[in-house]
Amino acid sequence: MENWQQGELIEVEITDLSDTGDGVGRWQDRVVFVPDTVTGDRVLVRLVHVKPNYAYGKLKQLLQPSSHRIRPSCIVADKCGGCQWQHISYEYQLVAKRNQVIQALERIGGFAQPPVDPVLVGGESLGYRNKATYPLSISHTGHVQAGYYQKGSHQLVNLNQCPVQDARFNPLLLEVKQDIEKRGWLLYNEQRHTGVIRHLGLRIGRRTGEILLTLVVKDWSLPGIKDQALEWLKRYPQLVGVSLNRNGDRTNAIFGSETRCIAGTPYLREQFAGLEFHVLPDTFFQVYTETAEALLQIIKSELNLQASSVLLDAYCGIGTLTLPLAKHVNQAIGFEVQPEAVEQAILNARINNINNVTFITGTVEKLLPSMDITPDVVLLDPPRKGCANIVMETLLQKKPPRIVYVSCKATTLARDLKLLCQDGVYSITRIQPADFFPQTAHVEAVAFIVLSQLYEGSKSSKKL
Ligand SMILES: C[S@@+](CC[C@H](N)C(=O)[O-])C[C@H]1O[C@@H](n2cnc3c(N)ncnc32)[C@H](O)[C@@H]1O
Repeated sequence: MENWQQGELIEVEITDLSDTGDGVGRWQDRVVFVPDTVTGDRVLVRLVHVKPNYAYGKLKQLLQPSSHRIRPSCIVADKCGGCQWQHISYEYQLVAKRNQVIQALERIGGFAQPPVDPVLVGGESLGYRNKATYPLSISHTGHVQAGYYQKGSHQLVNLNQCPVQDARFNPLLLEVKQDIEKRGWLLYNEQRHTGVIRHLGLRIGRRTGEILLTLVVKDWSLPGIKDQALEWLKRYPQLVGVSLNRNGDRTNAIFGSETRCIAGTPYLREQFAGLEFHVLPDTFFQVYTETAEALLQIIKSELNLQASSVLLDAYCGIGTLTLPLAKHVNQAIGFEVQPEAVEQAILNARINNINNVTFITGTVEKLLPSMDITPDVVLLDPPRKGCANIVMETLLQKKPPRIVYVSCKATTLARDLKLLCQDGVYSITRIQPADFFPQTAHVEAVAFIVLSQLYEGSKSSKKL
């Protein structure tokens, strides 16, 4: 077809949203993905990346806007790669996120009519993020910039405030850039692997207001950092600690493995689910505190835990879910690969006088098969890639009566649920999507899974 080539202009009606957030349309039986559009838009598109059956296009003109379109709250929404959905009404974002989960379960998991609830929202759709990590660069006028990369590039969009971040970061974001400039500290250049400062990290306890400031550096050579850190602590009463994290590798990963507290405390305090948590600059903590808490409430009421139960929280982080749930069971066990997170989880248990929890450092892949008991409830909260095969196989062999799978990627959740539900060993009772990342295409979902009654008798014995 003559128009199906790079650079051509075509007219498309957007009929869906992809799981990466692009609008999806059809042109003569071929699929076209168009960023910055939404279901219901009619658009003129320039084809930029063309394959025989599908293409990526760039929005050239909005011919007929969808009723789901809104004016973005962010003035750089059209450039910044941080959010994909600022132009979509929040109401429709939630509809699209639920559809994303349903479609993944149907297409990848093979589940017909999966029981997916409306998306859970814990609070506002703006100003919700408790953590920001901004890359830094020098502008063409020689000023230090911090922000997010432009869509599809490594060009920075400079920000002095970001509408999805907690607004208490704003004064620091502007002034810390100026201080870095005044000190003459060198910024990291990723092409040449030269310079020092790679990222500016800010983290806040939403309930306590305590803020941590972290500079991710290639090496420790920041002359005057101690004086500057003390000055920042004096200037910002909410700032409780300034740290350096060293990442000397050529990598896209933000944090390296070594963190040094320069002034103040190495952690911030946060109230979560009625407990006090100490949170470090680089350990995992859900970025939307209120939604995480609302989801925990649902997990708690759905599980209706028994005082005699044993709970395994695989992928437990600093114990954010383990510790509130531990109060309702006989024994809780947490597996976590990051030693700093385990240290912090143990400390968090101590701070809250929770004595029935054991945190173990290691991978779930190694620790789960060597467990000599079968927990009554297994909580899985893996990274986006989901659980390794060995984890699924071990669960199918041990047959814990209940599994709760907290997922940050619907496609890997669907893949893993398919394995657990094959041959009817497990079945899904409920899927609760939750919005931890408003204004973006990301969606979390929790699946509640029970062992089929047919297999209850054949459950692997306590001693394996
Ligand atoms: C999505 S986070 C969940 C943390 C915790 N459940 C929470 O809500 O705060 C996943 C955690 O799993 C850990 N992790 C990643 N791969 C792992 C593995 N193979 N074995 C054990 N832990 C792992 C990460 O370090 C991270 O803390």
